Amino acid sequence: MALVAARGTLLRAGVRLGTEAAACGRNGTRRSASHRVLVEPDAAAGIATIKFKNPPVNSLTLEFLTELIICLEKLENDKTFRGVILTSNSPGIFSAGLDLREMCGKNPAHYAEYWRAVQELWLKLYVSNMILVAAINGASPAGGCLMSLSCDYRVLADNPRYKVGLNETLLGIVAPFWFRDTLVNTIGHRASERALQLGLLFPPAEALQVGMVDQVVPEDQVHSTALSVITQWLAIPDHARQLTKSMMRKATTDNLIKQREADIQNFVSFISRDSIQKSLQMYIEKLKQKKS
Ligand SMILES: CCCCC/C=C\CCCC/C=C/C(=O)SCCNC(=O)CCNC(=O)[C@H](O)C(C)(C)COP(=O)(O)OP(=O)(O)OC[C@H]1O[C@@H](n2cnc3c(N)ncnc32)[C@H](O)[C@@H]1OP(=O)(O)O
Repeated sequence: MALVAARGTLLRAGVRLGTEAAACGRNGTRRSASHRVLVEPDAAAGIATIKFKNPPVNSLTLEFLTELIICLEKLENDKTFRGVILTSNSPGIFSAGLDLREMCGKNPAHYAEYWRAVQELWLKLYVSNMILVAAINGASPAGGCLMSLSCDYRVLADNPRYKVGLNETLLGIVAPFWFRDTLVNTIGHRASERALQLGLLFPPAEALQVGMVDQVVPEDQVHSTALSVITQWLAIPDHARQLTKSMMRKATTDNLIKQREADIQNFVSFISRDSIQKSLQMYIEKLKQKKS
């Protein structure tokens, strides 16, 4: 059902499914027919590396989200792959989170389609049967941080510019309950309460201290560290690890699934408010001015 909806979006966006499918091939060579998601499969190791390639900042546009969802679904259904590393093809930015332009100046139907895709990506990541490791090689605010929080393990490059956190309040918007739950499940209630209200973006040492990431390593060791972590996790029998993961996480995803439509309606009415649109426009303007 979700895949059908995602494919509908891709077709409307003019992406050919035949070539998209090839992007997740498993013969060990890089396939880049998908525009925004590069997949480097290592079938022998049972590991694939997904590299985000949505310039300039890997923001989660509807097209990028859709390609990611389809890619994850294909890997999930291909028993060759038991582990996936998520990283950026552009070191410096892991992901700038939700695309601000998708949430600004559009109509309610667009907001609803966009939010469904955001939900779908989170659901795919959070309860994936595969071992997911985030190799965070750049800044990762808000939705970017949510993607890494949804993985099983996070390795962050040691660079003070690479901050991670859910900074929604700084934009005048509110992280929804399932962003909150994902954070609480990772760093606990009190730390989440503070981080969410203040919209904190943590530099590496603080991110490690609060538990937003599991390891901080020199920039050139992020991928190799992610690989060695995934190799350790691969040693655990899949069925036992998967059932355990499900036991830890399913209640959280069930909570969204049971109120998915209401959550979409909430988002649409919240984001459509004039005051919220103004806040977002001002934030976009601020990003522009920062440059000049
Ligand atoms: C009570 C009920 C609640 C229900 C739910 C309601 C509400 C919804 C909640 C929604 C949750 C939202 C989650 C999000 O993810 S919101 C997005 C948050 N993201 C950010 O705050 C990141 C903003 N960007 C930056 O901080 C920086 O760009 C950077 C990522 C650190 C990279 O810095 P730098 O390398 O210096 O690049 P620039 O700032 O110069 O940016 C280059 C161009 O990219 C554009 N940009 C940046 N971020 C985004 C984005 N998120 N979306 C779209 N576009 C983005 C930036 O404007 C520049 O564009 P330009 O070249 O045209 O000027």
